[in-house]
Amino acid sequence: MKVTVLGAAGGIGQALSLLLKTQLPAGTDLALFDLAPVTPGVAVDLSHIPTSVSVKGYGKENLTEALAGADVVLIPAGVPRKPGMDRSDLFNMNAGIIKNLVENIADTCPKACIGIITNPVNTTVAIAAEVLKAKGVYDKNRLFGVTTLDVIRAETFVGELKGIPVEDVHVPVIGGHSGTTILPLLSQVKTAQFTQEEIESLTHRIQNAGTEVVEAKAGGGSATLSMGQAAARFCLSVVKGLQGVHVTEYAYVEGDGSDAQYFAQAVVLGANGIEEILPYGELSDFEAKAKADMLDGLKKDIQMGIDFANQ
Ligand SMILES: NC(=O)c1ccc[n+]([C@@H]2O[C@H](COP(=O)([O-])OP(=O)(O)OC[C@H]3O[C@@H](n4cnc5c(N)ncnc54)[C@H](O)[C@@H]3O)[C@@H](O)[C@H]2O)c1
Ligand SMILES: O=C(O)C[C@H](O)C(=O)O
Repeated sequence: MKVTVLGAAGGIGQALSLLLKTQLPAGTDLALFDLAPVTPGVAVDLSHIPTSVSVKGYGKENLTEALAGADVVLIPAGVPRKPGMDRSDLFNMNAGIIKNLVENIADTCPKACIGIITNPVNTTVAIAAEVLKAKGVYDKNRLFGVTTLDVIRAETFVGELKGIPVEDVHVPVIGGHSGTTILPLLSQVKTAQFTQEEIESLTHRIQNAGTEVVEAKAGGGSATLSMGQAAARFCLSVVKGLQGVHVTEYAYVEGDGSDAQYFAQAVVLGANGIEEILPYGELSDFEAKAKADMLDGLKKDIQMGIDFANQ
C-alpha cells in the first residue's frame, strides 16, 4: 500500500503526515510531496518515529516519483483563507494547482483513490473530475472531496452541548463544504433531542466552524490540526476499504445527481473505492428547506469547476 500526500509540508500536510506515519498499517509507504524546500526535512523528521511505515520526501522536481504506484493520494496543496475571505475567494489561486496535480495523477497513478482537501472543495472536485475525464481515466468511485471535518465538528459540538460522550454522537452532514451548503441532519441524531432554537444555532455553528478557526487564527491560516485528524480518519477508512474491510464515511462524491452532480453523503468504502452510496433518508422540514435553498449555489460552484477545467 502506498499513500501520497501532495502539499505535505503545509499546516494540514504536516499534521496529516504525522498521523499517517503513526497510524497507517505496517508496511505502508508514505510519500510526501510539496514545493516547499523543507519537504525532505519533514520526511527525515517523521522517519525517526519508530513505526513500520516508511516515509520519503519529494521536492518539486520529483512529483512523478512521489505518485508512482500510489493507491491513495491526498491533496491539501494550496492556499488557505484569511479573515474576511470566503472559500470561493481561493478559486483563483487553487484551481490551477488542483488541475496540474490531478493531471499528474492521471498520468502516473490513474487508479489511485484521490481525496481533495484543497478549497473550494465544492469546485476543486469538479475540476479534478473533468481533468480525469479528459485523460480518459475518470472513475467516480475513486474521487472524493474530503468533508470529514464537517462531521467531526458536528459530533463535537453536539456532544458538548448535550453533555454526552462524543463517541455516542453520530451526525450525518450532507451537501457541500462551504457555508450553507454544509447541511447537518440533526433530526437524525439518535442520542439527543433539540429545540428549534438549538437546531438553528447548532446548524449555523457547524456551517461557520471554518470561519470560527480562520478568525481565531487572525490571519495565520485556517484549520490545520483538526483537518489533519479529519483527513487521517478519512484516509485510514479508504485504506481499510482497499484492504477489503467495508467502512462508512461521509464524502463529497458524484452520485445519482438527484440533488447536484457532486454531493456529500454517506459512502461505503471497499476494495474499489466507493462500493455504495447510501441514501440520506428523511429530512425534517427545516433541513428540506435548507437543502432546497442551497442547491443553486452548490450547482454554480460545481459549474465553475467544470468551466475552468474545459476552458
Ligand atoms: N476540506 C477541508 O475541510 C479543509 C479544511 C481546512 C483547510 N482546507 C484547505 O486546504 C488547503 C491547505 O491548507 P493549509 O492550511 O495546509 O495551507 P498551508 O499554506 O499551510 O499549506 C499548503 C501547502 O501546499 C503547498 N503547495 C502549494 N502549491 C503546491 C503545489 N502545486 N504542489 C504541491 N504543494 C503545493 C505549499 O507549499 C504549502 O506547503 C487550503 O486550500 C485550505 O482552504 C480544506
Ligand atoms: O474554512 C476554511 O477555509 C478551511 C476549511 O474549509 C474548514 O472548514 O475549516
